[in-house]
Amino acid sequence: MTSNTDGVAVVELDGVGKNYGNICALSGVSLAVEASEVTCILGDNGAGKSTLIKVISGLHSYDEGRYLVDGEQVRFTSPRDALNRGIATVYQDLAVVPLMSVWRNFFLGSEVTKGTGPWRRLDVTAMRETADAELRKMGIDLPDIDQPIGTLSGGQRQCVAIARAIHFGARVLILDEPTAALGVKQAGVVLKYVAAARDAGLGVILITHNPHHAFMVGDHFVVLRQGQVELNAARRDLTLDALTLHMAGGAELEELRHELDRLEATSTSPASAGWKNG
Ligand SMILES: Nc1ncnc2c1ncn2[C@@H]1O[C@H](COP(=O)(O)OP(=O)(O)OP(=O)(O)O)[C@@H](O)[C@H]1O
Repeated sequence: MTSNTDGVAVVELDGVGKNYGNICALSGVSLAVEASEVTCILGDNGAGKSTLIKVISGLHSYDEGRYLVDGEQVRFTSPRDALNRGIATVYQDLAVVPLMSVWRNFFLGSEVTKGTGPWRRLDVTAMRETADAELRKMGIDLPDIDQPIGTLSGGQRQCVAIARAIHFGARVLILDEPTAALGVKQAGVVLKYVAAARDAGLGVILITHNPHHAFMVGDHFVVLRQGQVELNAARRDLTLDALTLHMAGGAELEELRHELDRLEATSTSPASAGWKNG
């Protein structure tokens, strides 16, 4: 069961704040993540994106406001608590064992076994077949599921991690800058699987610096600035240009443009020309 049918957001933050000592990393953050939607979280360095995912994924607690899952307030004390509610995080630096096969990494920490007592052993056939089927279901076609995961491209590894999270029952998938270290083609492949996860009914939270990538798959956009929500808009109410402008600090850029216009006007005015000519 991946979708929430009663119209309640799978994840909702209501006025959430988080401080590190006397540093305010998040303040009054409200947003809703719906099933079958990609919610993009954008913002410059230090805007609070990492802190936000740490709160949602159960790594950090929050100091103010409310965090609700399926309409019910939660206080996670570890990522395991979040995972138990179906909230999975795929980090940019994926925790994989490079020399182990793709299927072995797929089941890492959740191995399938057969037999009991002293006869209990890994069910290699079941794991290989399941990993293969799950990857194919997502449209991920790897040449060889036995190859070491370290030989896959960064983009392919991200895709395996997405398929893995879905297989283990994720309803909300948090992707931390999944395209940041990738070239154009690989980033495109990862975005395709982000859309596939959304189409499978998950609520996807995509953290990114890149408004172009966000706009390719996003249904909803939240721009953070200095720990606060600067923009919270649905796709239908936004253009890529407007999103890019918000990311670049639209209001500040506009102020700077006026300032430059004023300077130019004074330096080319007759009075200033006279002054310059002495
Ligand atoms: N462990 C910490 N202790 C103290 N301050 C922190 C800690 N982690 C983050 N901060 C501060 O909180 C604010 C938000 O940081 P955060 O890492 O969440 O931003 P970000 O948007 O993820 O930035 P980046 O894109 O650079 O990763 C920043 O001012 C940062 O210096």
